[in-house]
Amino acid sequence: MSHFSCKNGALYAENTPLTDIARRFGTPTYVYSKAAFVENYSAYADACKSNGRDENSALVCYSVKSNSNLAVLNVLSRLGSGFDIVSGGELLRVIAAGGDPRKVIFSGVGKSHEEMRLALSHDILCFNVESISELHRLNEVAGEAGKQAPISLRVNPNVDAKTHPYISTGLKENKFGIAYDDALTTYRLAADLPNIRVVGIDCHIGSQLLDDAPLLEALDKVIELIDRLAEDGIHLHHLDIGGGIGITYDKEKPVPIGDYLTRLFARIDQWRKQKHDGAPIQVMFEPGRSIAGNAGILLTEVQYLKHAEAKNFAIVDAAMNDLMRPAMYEAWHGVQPVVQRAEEAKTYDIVGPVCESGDWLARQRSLALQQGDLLAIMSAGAYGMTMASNYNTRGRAAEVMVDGDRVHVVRQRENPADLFALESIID
Ligand SMILES: Cc1ncc(COP(=O)(O)O)c(C=O)c1O
Ligand SMILES: N[C@@H](CCCC[NH3+])C(=O)O
Repeated sequence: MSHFSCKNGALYAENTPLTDIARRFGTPTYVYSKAAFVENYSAYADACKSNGRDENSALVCYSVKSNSNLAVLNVLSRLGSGFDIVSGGELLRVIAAGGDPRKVIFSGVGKSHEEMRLALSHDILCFNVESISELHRLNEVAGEAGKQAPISLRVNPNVDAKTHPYISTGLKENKFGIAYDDALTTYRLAADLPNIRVVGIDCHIGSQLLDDAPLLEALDKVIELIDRLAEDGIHLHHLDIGGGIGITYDKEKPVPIGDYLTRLFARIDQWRKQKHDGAPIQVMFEPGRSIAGNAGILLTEVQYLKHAEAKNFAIVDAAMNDLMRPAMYEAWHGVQPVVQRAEEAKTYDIVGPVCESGDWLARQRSLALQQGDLLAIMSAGAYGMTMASNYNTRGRAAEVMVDGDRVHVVRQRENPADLFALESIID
């Protein structure tokens, strides 16, 4: 169910009209629905439960990079979520939001000494190691800290995720993970390192996947590796299949989470029965977009209408620095007027004030508009605010979270002075 819906010609976030939010907090503003976050997380948690899993046998580790606002992390941590992080900064966010570091897994190809030390000091659940050099560094850092670092290797199963090439991560040519064919030798190396404890295996093949077939194909390859490792006496405690399930931006029909998880658990149960006397293995997920994407919109106001020779432009007060996805991937986001107009529609490109031709949010949309109208850029809850920048010395947008008819500011709008506060002039 969408928590952003039209009632009597006006768009609401849960029970709150977006016009009220714009009036109280200004624009551009990211607006999140708490109920949507709860519902989307619960789709995973409920499917784990209905497939006979508890927290010890399945753990949802929300991918913090998709939307890392503290209020979001707090809502999810209160539901029992773990977290997939890619930086020390994200770990500190999880902790500041009340999340449990012992449910944190640390992915990413470039972990620094300092980030490793920080994560070890908080006893995180697992490091997803992406290269042999990282393994050696982690062994060294853990030794200095007097600890053993729990690790998975992120293997690259060379499966085509059939998604946008920029957000595909599981192919040979991608920088992520350890090549499938090198995984066995790398595991043997890891198992021999004194300050490393091999606990699992991880893969993540890409994002915005509509079909679960590539994920199940990756699972089969991971299972094959786990069996080979067991023959070598390396027994894994968990299997992390990554994130990647897509959402509806336009007319896409992603696989329902419950269907995907049911197929995945059935495959795992069958395998464990056949090859491991039914001994359980913990399963982890790293979903981002499927939890956050449709839980947020970007609210913006039309500054000017410009009827140029070739096109009509609606120049709005949000820009590529607020929502980078269209400029970066030519991504499509729905655009809805906050209050419907009866007048005849025209075709517009929705563009921002930034000095780049790539500064557009939507193209060729049929809308009836007037200067001062409010628009909602839909499906902007994931990879929206987290990818925002200060280009053109634009302060980043405010973020609010709606909970029924209550609205909470969960991040204040940045002032220009905030932007240069860390800068200084030389003599
Ligand atoms: C390692 C890793 N895990 C999880 C995710 C989250 O993916 P998604 O938002 O598609 O669920 C990503 C981003 O693609 C990722 O790189
Ligand atoms: N940032 C991307 C997805 C990449 C996910 C991170 N590996 C997006 O907006 O779609």
